Amino acid sequence: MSLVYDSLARWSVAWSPTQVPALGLHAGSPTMRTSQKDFNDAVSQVKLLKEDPGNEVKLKLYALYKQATEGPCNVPKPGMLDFINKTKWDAWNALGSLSKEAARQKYVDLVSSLSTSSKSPSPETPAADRKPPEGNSLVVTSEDGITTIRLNRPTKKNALTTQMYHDIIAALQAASKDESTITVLTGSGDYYCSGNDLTNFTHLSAGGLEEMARSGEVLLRDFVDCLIDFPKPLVAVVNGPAVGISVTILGLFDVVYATDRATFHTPFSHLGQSPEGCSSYTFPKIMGSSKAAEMLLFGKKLTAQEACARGLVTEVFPDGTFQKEVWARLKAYSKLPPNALRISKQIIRKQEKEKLHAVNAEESSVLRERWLSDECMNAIASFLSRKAKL
Ligand SMILES: CCCC/C=C/CC(=O)SCCNC(=O)CCNC(=O)[C@H](O)C(C)(C)COP(=O)(O)OP(=O)(O)OC[C@H]1O[C@@H](n2cnc3c(N)ncnc32)[C@H](O)[C@@H]1OP(=O)(O)O
Repeated sequence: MSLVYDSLARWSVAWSPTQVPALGLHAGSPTMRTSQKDFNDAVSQVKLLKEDPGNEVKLKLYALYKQATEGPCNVPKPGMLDFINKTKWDAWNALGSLSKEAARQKYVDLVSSLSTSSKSPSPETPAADRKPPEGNSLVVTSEDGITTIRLNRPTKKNALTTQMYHDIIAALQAASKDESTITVLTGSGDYYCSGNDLTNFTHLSAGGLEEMARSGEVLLRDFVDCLIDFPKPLVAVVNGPAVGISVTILGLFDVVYATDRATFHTPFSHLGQSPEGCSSYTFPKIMGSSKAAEMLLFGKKLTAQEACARGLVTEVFPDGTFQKEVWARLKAYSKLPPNALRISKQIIRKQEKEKLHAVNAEESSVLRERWLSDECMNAIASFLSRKAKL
């Protein structure tokens, strides 16, 4: 669970009615009394919500609560790197001179809308309409000669947490030694992967930002090294849009199958970051330097067909038949002699393995610097405060 999530969740816990300070209302007016009672009831109701309302709503609740109880924002703005408190401050400050009464009313209305929408689905609700539970973020299965590593955070568009990078490394190491012939990376839900989880940047240890950047560099290098060295055919089954590192590493896969709903997007400049996953080397090689620059410098988003025309994707399938066609194909390929596949892959990869490792080390080191830059910090703060989407 991310720091932002934890922190926002804690705010709602902190809103226990017993801990809420006096509201400073004039108890004489019946309208005010009703309004204060409604407000207090709403504060209690927040704790009883069955579903997490998400960070955006929690931020609104936080801001309205502060405005209703303390009036317009009256505390100094936290520093740029204090992501969480700055995000909270921004939300409160954005309410300007809204009166305490109006804030209280908006708070009550918001909680009331949440209570209605978070009622349990009726038994008639089709299973397909319900979001899958957020359980294990990575699911690894092995069947029919295929080991499948599935990114499984559909409500976060399969964004990669620090733990997931570690888990993928472990899964790839296990797959390289298991009985399977082919290894597949895919995603659950409507996205393939939205890239690095941007809340990873908020998990600061005692070593602060420098330590976060240093450990990020090591993790990135280990993760990509593992893909460079993977000894069996590695296939990406791109089941939806792909962003950031999930796109760049495709240059290290042997085969990439995509649904026609997929898009491919590397918004590094928008994020004040720089290319990774060996893409500074593989992309120009795959699609030519000017097409690669359009993606890696300017963040041009490609459709699946465009990515296929540029050689990043092997084949595009209609979304309706994507899973059926791709898995049938992979099952057939998994019957091929595993040693022949291994040896052939080894010969192909051998030619440039050393180069790839050198590129990976350099990209990781450059990114470490980028993560400490104002450009990057501002972009992440902007995403976390929901001002920017890519
Ligand atoms: C150690 C190795 C480091 C390697 C470095 C790699 C660099 C990269 O990968 S750069 C790319 C980073 N990714 C992004 O910048 C994508 C950011 N996300 C978005 O722009 C949008 O979320 C989206 C376009 C992917 C999807 O937009 P959509 O409107 O359909 O859905 P949302 O409501 O935005 O998303 C649902 C939910 O998921 C959370 N989320 C999505 N992507 C990320 C992410 N990359 N990091 C953290 N959280 C993400 C989003 O905040 C929503 O959460 P809430 O429901 O709690 O609000």
